[in-house]
Amino acid sequence: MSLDLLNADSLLQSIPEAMLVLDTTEDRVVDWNQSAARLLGNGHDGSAPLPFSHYLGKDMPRFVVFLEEVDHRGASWTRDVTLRAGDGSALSCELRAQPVPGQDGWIILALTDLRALDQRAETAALAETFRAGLVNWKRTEGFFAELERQNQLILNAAGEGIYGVNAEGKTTFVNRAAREMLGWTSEDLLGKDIHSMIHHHHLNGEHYPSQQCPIYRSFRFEQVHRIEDEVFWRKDGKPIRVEYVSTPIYDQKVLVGAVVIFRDITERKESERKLREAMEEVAALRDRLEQENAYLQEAITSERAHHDIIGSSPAIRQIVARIDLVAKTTATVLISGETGTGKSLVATEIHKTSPRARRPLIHFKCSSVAPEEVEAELFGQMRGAPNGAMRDKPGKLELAHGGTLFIDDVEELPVEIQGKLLHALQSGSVTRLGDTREKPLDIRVIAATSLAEETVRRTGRIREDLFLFLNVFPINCLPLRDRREDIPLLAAHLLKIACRRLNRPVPVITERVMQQMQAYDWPGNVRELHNAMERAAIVSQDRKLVIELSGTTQDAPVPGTRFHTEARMQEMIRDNIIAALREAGGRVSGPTGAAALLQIKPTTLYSRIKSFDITPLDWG
Ligand SMILES: Nc1ncnc2c1ncn2[C@@H]1O[C@H](COP(=O)(O)OP(=O)(O)OP(=O)(O)O)[C@@H](O)[C@H]1O
Repeated sequence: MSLDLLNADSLLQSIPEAMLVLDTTEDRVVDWNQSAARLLGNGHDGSAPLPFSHYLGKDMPRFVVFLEEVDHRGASWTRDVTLRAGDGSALSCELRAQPVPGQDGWIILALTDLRALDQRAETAALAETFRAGLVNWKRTEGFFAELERQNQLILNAAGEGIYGVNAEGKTTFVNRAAREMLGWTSEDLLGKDIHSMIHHHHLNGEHYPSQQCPIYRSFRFEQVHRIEDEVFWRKDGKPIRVEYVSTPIYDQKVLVGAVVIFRDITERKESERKLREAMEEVAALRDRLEQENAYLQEAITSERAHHDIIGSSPAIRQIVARIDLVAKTTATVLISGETGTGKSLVATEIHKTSPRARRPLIHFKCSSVAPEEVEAELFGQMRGAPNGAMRDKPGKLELAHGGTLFIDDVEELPVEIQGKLLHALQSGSVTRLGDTREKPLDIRVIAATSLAEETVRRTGRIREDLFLFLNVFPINCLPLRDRREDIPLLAAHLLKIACRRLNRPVPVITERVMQQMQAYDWPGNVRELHNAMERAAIVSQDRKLVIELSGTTQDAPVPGTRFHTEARMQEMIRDNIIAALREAGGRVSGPTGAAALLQIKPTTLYSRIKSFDITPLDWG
């Protein structure tokens, strides 16, 4: 028995669960193991057990019920009995019991501390969670490692320099391109204040405080900064010109730093600088060329001025001097002189040597335009205007905008149109017939009249206000008979031009012919001399100049016939009108006009000019 018990006791001690052998009839703990002693005996091993009722306290009745159940069933368990530890504290336990065979009233009782059981369950759950978490975490860690590896590959493959800084301005990564461009290694830069390493000075040597640095501002003020031209400093102390974008970066909506993507633009800036220098050089050369050109133009122009206006008389020299004087200004010029004395030539020379030379010179010969058409010709017209115009057409005033308007034979202008013209010139604007919109005008005006000032005032052919407006700078062209000394030069010059045009040898002007010419009065002035030389170039044989100072050759009928065909007659009428217009310098009306030469009414001549479609190109 004792051996059995001893064996039983050692067995009992080896069980980790709290176990007791109770003699229920004696309320005695026969034996307990160390776990039970620890649980019930206030945690002290080796203390002697108390009567079991002591551990039951108020729950004795429940324990009795439990014992009955054990007795009845042969084994049972309960969690309804609360035990008391040696120090009086309540113990929540599960009790399991079964009778000890052969020992009446003895039971073997196992106690499971439910609190400890709960704690173990919790620990187990935690361990489970932890184990699961660890697996997840490992997976996540792998994911991030892979991501970073891939990012590193991408970052290192990028051609742009890329580096990251944390919120303290310390470098967190630098890609390959950045390392190569800057010459710094990752070890040099990682964890260091990058501004003080690569961005500390401006190119001009000025210190660059970090608080002004746009990269720092990116993560301090959450701004994206794009900078076109700054410098980063290489490890070897050399600057590289860079453009960069600095972007704040966030982790879970928290600003953690900035990423900077930059490009080396040193070469581009150098090329730009070279290009700029080249452009400046080109611009300087162009300016110089323009100046030289202007100078040469001026030289050529003045040469030409002296070249085109032939004559050595004081009158001609004075005209040239006055042209030089007035050309540079915008003053209105009134040129007077008989027909053919060179008024148009003077007007052309003034325009050619004026600052407006590159803009048009519009020649409006009042005596060549039918009075009823003058207004539309001068001011322009809109389609369907009162005169039944078929299309919009700018007037001569508009065409001369920016340039010069030469109003030739101004005395031939109808008086009411003179008023309208004066208004347009004074107001600096023009309105087309049939239109309401005014167009601004910037024109220089040169006018010409074949009337002397005294005749103008006496006859009133030019309104006084218009005359005053035009007569700012008068130039008078003397008739050829009052400067006969110019005849030899002019005759030689005009003959040479005519022969060149007709491709004929230049005939010699004999002393006798020259005397004849100088004695002649030249009522048609230089134009008449010009026409005489043209004819002489045609008729002169044997290289001796033959001159016909009046009259023209008549067209003979076809030999063998006493009449002309209708077509030939029409041709002859047309040629005759052209010849008269040439003789009259294009003037139709007036005492020296072609109508007077042909002894027909100007209105008849106007309508014939129209029907024969004669233009200044025909007689010019
Ligand atoms: N001094 C001159 N030197 C060279 N040619 C001249 C000179 N004067 C006039 N001419 C020439 O004589 C011709 C008539 O000159 P221009 O047409 O200028 O005279 P105008 O006074 O305007 O005549 P009109 O009053 O009839 O219109 C032109 O061919 C012109 O080149």
